Amino acid sequence: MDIEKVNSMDFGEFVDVFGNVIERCPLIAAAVWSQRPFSDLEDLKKHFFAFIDALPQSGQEGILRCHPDLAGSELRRGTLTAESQREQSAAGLTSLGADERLRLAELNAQYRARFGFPFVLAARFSDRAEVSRELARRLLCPSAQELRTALGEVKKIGSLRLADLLCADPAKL
Ligand SMILES: NC(=O)N[C@H]1NC(=O)NC1=O
Repeated sequence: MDIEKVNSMDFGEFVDVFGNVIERCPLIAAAVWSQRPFSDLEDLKKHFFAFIDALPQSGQEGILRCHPDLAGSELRRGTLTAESQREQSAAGLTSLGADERLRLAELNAQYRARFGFPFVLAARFSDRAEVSRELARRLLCPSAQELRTALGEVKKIGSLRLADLLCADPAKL
């Protein structure tokens, strides 16, 4: 899909196509549509990220809370979004043994109890061993730093999803 096609979309089509660039936050795509026309993919991405950056902390934490746990109950129940399913699958999280799944569930619960939002990581840049390692490491980080790190991961996930939609090379994003 090229940028002319993106710029020609009406509101409904745009939200249908870009509504899950930020996991389960179609409101962001709805707001970004008003900023068209976009000059290119980079410009489109900037508008998504500017919306996130302009939110108060409660809104930024709300975005994080829209993310399903990695290797969590939604994956087991098959209720993940198509994008999240693909990303968790790419990191090998769909084929964990019972022990690994339990350890991740425990770490996810500790993380959520400490920070008040779920652990977020761009799974496509990771494998299952790294997910556990990162989770254990980030559990010990100060809250303000962790919020920044987690939002950086949301942006990485969004960049990859946008690149998929526009068939771009993610390395150039
Ligand atoms: N919790 C979390 O990081 N979930 C996200 N990560 C990712 O790559 N896809 C997701 O849904």
